[in-house]
Amino acid sequence: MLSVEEARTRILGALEPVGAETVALSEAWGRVLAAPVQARLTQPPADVSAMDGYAVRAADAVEGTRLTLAGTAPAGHPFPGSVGPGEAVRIFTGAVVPAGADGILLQEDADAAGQSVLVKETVRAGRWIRPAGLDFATDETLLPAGHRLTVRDIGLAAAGNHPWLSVHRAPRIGILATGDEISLPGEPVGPGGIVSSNAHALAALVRAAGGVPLVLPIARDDVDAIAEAGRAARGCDLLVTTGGASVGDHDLVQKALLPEGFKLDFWQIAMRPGKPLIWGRLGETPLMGLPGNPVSSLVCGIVFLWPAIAALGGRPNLLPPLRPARLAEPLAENDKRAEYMRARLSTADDGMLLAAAFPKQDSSMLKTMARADALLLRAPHAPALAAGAAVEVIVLSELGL
Ligand SMILES: Nc1nc2c(c(=O)[nH]1)N[C@H]1C(S)=C(S)[C@@H](COP(=O)(O)OP(=O)(O)OC[C@H]3O[C@@H](n4cnc5c(N)ncnc54)[C@H](O)[C@@H]3O)O[C@H]1N2
Ligand code: MOO
Repeated sequence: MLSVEEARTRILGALEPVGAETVALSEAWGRVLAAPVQARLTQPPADVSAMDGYAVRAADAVEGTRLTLAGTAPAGHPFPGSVGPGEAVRIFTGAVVPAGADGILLQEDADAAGQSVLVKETVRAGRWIRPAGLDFATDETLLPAGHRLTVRDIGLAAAGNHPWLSVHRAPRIGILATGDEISLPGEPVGPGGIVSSNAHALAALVRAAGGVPLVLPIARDDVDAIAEAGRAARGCDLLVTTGGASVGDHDLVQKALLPEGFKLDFWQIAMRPGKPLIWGRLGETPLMGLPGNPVSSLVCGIVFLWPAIAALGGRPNLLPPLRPARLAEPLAENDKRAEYMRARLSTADDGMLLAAAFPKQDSSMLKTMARADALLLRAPHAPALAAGAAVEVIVLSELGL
């Protein structure tokens, strides 16, 4: 069986970023840049005042001196003249510093009466002046391609004078839940039935990763129904199935899709939960077949689908980050499959993360998945560990999950 790392390398190696589109800045939050953002102007465009006060020649603005008011410079209305010896120009925050001035006398440090300004605090040259280009200069790269835009980046792109940005189209991820026993939340649940939680959880994960989920109607355990759904999903950038991935007589995903042109790359990996993972291509469309067990489908969603959506969306080789932690409780030795254990996190006195795995790790138990803060990684054949041992975790909130 393939290792998690090999499986992920093969998945990511098969994916190309989707194309670009132009969006208004107001729609760009959370999108991934398809081209770098370069400053279209210099900011600030000239030396400007950082305070309300008086633009002065520092050499003249010595405590106790009286200066003569020569004019006013509000923001957006530069003073046309220059500040001569013994003169001051009234200035406001953000206004261009007039020629001749090299310092700002704070309003609080001055007594103004008519045309006379008494200096109550000596001004230092350069004080309270923001030099031209302090923040950035024309043509400077403000944001690189492949970067997912944060709230802060939107402000920076706007300041760089960009009303539109070129971003990758959000990858369209088809989600197909299969199974005779599953029904939608709110529908009648048949005998021995179960509500389909997988499609909903995966759709939310797709959104968190920056994709657009296209949830297909549930396909029954029937080759024709699954084949039909497969045909309907051809326009997706990636098709995700859940259920029917294992070895049972009713696990039909591969069987149903083979006549539709499905080409398998690999099936089954050394991972728990998530052993029956399927990866291949349905015609042109990459296909990821996730196990039906709800926790297995979500854990595989985190380990494989999340980076796959990142790669499709223009962020190649982005993996869920691993953080160091210490075990809060001992752990038994692991078998031959890498394990991703649901765990609670707390913080030790020294600031280090402490991870405590839930005692029951059955892959049907969604409540522990919802209450987990992290997935605790165990390598294949990892030895038993005492409390305090070093481990690695995926912190779920870091992924927005
Ligand atoms: N003899 C073996 N049996 C199983 C093996 C194996 O290697 N040999 N693998 C086990 C593992 S590990 C997993 S994981 C499961 C995965 O099986 P499938 O992908 O074929 O999933 P199903 O059999 O269709 O369903 C499993 C389980 O999940 C429930 N389910 C299915 N879809 C949904 C959904 N949309 N929402 C919520 N729950 C869902 C389903 O009712 C079953 O309870 O196979 C093991 N068996
Ligand atoms: O891998 Mo299954 O996903 O152990 O439940």
